[in-house]
Amino acid sequence: MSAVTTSEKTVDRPLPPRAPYILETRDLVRHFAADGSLFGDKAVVRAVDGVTLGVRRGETLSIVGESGCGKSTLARLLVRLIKPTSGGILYQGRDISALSEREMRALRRDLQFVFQDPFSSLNPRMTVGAIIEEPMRVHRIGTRAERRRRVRELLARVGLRPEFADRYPHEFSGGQRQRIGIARALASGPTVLIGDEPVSALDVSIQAQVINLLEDLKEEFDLTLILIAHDLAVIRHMSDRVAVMYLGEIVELADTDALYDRPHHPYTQALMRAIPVPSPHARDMVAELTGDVPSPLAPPSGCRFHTRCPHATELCAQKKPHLEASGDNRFVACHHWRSVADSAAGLSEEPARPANAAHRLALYRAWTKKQGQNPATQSPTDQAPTVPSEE
Ligand SMILES: Nc1ncnc2c1ncn2[C@@H]1O[C@H](COP(=O)(O)OP(=O)(O)OP(=O)(O)O)[C@@H](O)[C@H]1O
Repeated sequence: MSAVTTSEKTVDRPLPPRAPYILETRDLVRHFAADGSLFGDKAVVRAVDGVTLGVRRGETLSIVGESGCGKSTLARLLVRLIKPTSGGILYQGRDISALSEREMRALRRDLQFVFQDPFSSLNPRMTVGAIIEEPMRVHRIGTRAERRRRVRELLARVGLRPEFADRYPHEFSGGQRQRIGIARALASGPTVLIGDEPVSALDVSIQAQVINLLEDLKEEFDLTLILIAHDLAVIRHMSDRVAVMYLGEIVELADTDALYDRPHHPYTQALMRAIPVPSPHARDMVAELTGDVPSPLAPPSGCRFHTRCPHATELCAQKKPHLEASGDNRFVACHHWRSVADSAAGLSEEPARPANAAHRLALYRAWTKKQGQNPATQSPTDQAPTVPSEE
């Protein structure tokens, strides 16, 4: 067990044993033709640019980074919603990177996706029951009666009334729609669930409810969970490991507690400092991450972060650092990680920053439990989408 200490309480989180990888990527690359490329211009967006990563069976791995760093593209590659430009994707040891759509169809049952936007990810013309049943129908799971029974079970399991199956998505609030999306993702009995910013479109109090739900479902359905997030605060308490992405590359990959306690990459440190803290000293904690992310059309030479890095030297502009093992089950891509890691000591000594983020979530968890809120007891019309905080 690992103990995550917040200023309020200690949350015990069992660490999974070092399970084998269920999903792996090998030097994975996905480039897109740049918008407005003219006359056969070869301009390419290097959305994912050489990612090698292993996801352990049963773990929760979060992928974080600023907008545009390639998180969603990597997520889509992992479940082969899109094809890589080059590199490998291995599911249970089998290379799925070049499989045709037809060959992928059977695997889609195992690899499911929860989208960021519950408002647009559900077909408005289908009933909730039909939406959740669809994956079972596509994969020919069960008889019609069995599928309908399963729809009602799944609705109850995600905290909604079984009779909601006959309603339409527009009748539900954002949090409820995300629960419907999760029920649909579970319908085919997946092994891996990828959530692409599954809570970022939701009101902050509802975020905690959906996060709690995902955590519970992960245990119950024996899932491997991959979460995409731009907010380090949201994913701390539920991730076993965190991968930090910058401009199409992974710059640090570590066990969650180690990453938050002593980030080794200057970019991870900057993201930590950018976690907003509701405190009178908040002005001291203004994000130190200055400048925009450079364009993935023309990433900087050498280390891609060197143009924004307070530790950058001449070497960083010239030579690309590769992801190297730094000891504590961690990988980091920085020429100067040893001295940078030492400079992180100040971060962990200031509990107000990362600890408060976890503390906030702990409070939300306590709050949702105290309210005894069970959306299954509320009708959809009680929950107008415009007042999601009442969910
Ligand atoms: N279909 C596409 N065609 C062209 N460029 C694309 C396409 N999809 C993504 N990109 C570009 O690839 C880069 C990475 O995008 P991606 O959506 O993966 O980043 P992200 O980290 O998930 O960002 P966000 O948090 O904003 O969703 C961006 O520059 C984006 O504009």
